[in-house]
Amino acid sequence: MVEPSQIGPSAQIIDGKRIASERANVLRKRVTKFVAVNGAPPALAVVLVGSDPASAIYVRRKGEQCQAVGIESIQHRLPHDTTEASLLYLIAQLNRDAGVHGMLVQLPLPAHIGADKVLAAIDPDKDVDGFHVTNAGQLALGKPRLAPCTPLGCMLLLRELGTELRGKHAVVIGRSTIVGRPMAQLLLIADCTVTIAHRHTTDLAALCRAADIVVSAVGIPALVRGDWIRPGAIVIDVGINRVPDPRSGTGATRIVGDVAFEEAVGHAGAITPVPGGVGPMTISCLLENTLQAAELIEGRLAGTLG
Ligand SMILES: Nc1nc2c(c(=O)[nH]1)N[C@@H](CN(C=O)c1ccc(C(=O)N[C@@H](CCC(=O)O)C(=O)O)cc1)CN2
Repeated sequence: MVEPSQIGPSAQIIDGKRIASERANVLRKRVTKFVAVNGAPPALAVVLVGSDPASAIYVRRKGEQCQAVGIESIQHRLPHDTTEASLLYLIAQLNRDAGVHGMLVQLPLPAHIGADKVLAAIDPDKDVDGFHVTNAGQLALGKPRLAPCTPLGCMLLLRELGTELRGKHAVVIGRSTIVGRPMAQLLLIADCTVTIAHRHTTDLAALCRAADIVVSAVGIPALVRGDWIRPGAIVIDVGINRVPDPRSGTGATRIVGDVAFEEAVGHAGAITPVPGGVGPMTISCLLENTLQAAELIEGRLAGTLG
């Protein structure tokens, strides 16, 4: 168990890849039970518009990991010039399809499609990304139903540490609707004192130095320096930034987080690496949200029919 007051020369590295893999083993058993009761597996529909290379990789992984735990994966790959109207039509079809329990539209969308309109069209009961205003509202009320996967994953990593969260000061850097805001809401539900920092925050370094927990989700490589981290604090790095890899000599790139990891590891009590920290937890939580949505939908249907 890591307490933020603990001072160590090198932090505990929080292994999201291992934790996600352990959770997949548990989930596989829950899915088997679901199939035994309902006669068919939970089904997740993923919609990808365009050919953004990173999005294509994430969507492929979502399909593979669904299959690995026994969830049915339905994937719709649409061309970049898909109109907003035809995307909304597909969403309406998936909303009506009783064989689909969860759905998501991979972000970012091409610029000519309004993401807010698209997310609002998804049935909140099938909104396994937790981005619909109804689910965002539930979370803001402190009564989460389906919550966004990346912040949920961060909370699971914090819980894995066994640290008491109540009363801790958490600084969340970034106020996106996908990560920063829901992250702050989940930390608040866990009784943390939460500060949300953003591009207009003055003296971010001083704010971070006062934090027991720092969560960074802004997409700026090495924004958070080692000496911003209070000794023993927990650092959750949500950033996924592709930068040139000077070691490759071939112009190849590598992925780094928002935190200067080599510096911060000497100050933090525990820290997530990038890659292999928060990232794998995002898909893990998506699978769990899909099972949760399927259980709610099928449970309600059984109640109606029986
Ligand atoms: N509809 C959604 N769109 C996007 C979401 C989302 O939750 N819903 N989140 C991100 C992308 N994403 C999942 O969709 C995602 C990002 C990163 C990872 C991951 O495992 N990252 C690895 C490293 C990256 C790599 O190897 O390429 C890691 O951190 O170890 C999984 C899922 C934006 N869009």
